[in-house]
Amino acid sequence: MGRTGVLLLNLGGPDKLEDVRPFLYNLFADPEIIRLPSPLLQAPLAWLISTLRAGKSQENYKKIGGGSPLRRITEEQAQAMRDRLKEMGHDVSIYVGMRYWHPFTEEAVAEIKRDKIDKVIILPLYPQFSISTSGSSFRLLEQLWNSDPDLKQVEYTVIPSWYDFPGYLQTMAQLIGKRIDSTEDPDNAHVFFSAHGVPVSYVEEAGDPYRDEMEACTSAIMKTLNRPNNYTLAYQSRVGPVEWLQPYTDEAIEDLAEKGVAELVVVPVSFVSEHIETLEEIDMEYREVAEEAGIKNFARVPAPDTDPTFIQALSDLVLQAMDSPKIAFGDTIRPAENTKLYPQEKWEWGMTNSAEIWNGRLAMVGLLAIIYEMLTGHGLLHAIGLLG
Ligand SMILES: C=CC1=C(C)c2cc3[nH]c(cc4nc(cc5[nH]c(cc1n2)c(C)c5CCC(=O)O)C(CCC(=O)O)=C4C)c(C)c3C=C
Ligand SMILES: [Fe+2]
Repeated sequence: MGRTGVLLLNLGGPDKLEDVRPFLYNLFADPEIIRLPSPLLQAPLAWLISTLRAGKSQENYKKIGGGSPLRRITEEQAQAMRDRLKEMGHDVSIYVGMRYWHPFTEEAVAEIKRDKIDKVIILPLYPQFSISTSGSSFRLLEQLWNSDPDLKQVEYTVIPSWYDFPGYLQTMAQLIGKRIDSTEDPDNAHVFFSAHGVPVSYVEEAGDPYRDEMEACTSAIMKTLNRPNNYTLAYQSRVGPVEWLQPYTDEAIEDLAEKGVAELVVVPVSFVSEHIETLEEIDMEYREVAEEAGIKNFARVPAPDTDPTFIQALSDLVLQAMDSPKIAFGDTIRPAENTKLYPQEKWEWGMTNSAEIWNGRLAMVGLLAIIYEMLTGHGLLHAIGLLG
């Protein structure tokens, strides 16, 4: 019998403060994260945004201990699944592939080849599908599979999303139930789901099912919880000037406080591990918003991490996929817009990277051109309709 492997996908996070800028560069260089009319603009813009954002982002990582815990927790989840699957009679190898930092997806795929795995179950650690998360990783994997004759021999199947999987709903209901029981007035505590947002255009123009899956997911969690509590779904972590999914978390907290809600049970719903957006954004920034708005109790529900019910759910998902018809990368949702994924040069500290120098120069030339045109009202960008 051939060897089976499981590839867990996640976003990745900087392990230490020096990693923050190259991590941000890799993230913003992804056309599934920032959608631009031309691939030529992507690298200079990624350089510019990562350079401008790195300082503030580093401050936030400093507050949670100087780096992201995402790699450690994802590796613990992989180990726990390996053990659980073994107890259930399945000896499978588990690999972790991150999109924007170590261990990169490319490194995980190289290990899969080295270990001569015959079949891979690809499981994104995002319960809900978004073009910007699971979709981006699937596109990268598709590119790797299509360009490597050895990989073409490796069978695979994809689990596109699992927001309605009973074991996951059970996990979330248990974690929320425990937190509700710790409040002063359990029946009147308001369950507040805070999901990572995406730009509205992803959902309304590119066909991203993220909002639909998120709404169905929170409603199914509340059904599984089977308690009388009211609930709200809001979106956090907005980046840049475009409109993102609403309501925004900070505004929704203030609205509830105005309506007299005293206790919030806050659920980070798009994440299955603790990371900067739970530990800093929710626990520090939104807690402060809530306190200033008059909320008496801000009770945060922990992310599932290695909760045994959750590890059982992930293991069951893998077993179910092993016995189900293949789902190929091309069967998953594609953006309506015709964006192409082109090779991205990963940037790391200590690397002699001529791309960095060139992207910096291009970004500077671009900025100067924009400033010149805004001052004079003339130039190339006006001529091609990008300004004016
Ligand atoms: C479901 C989860 C996520 C979605 C959807 C998502 C979309 C998305 N994110 C950005 C920009 C940033 N994301 C950052 C970090 C980050 N994001 C997620 C999850 C989702 N992102 C995770 C798990 C992490 C890693 C956190 C860690 O612990 O390191 C960051 C960096 C942090 C910061 O500087 O704020 C940025 C930037 C966009 C633009 C986007 C959709 C288009
Ligand atoms: Fe993000």
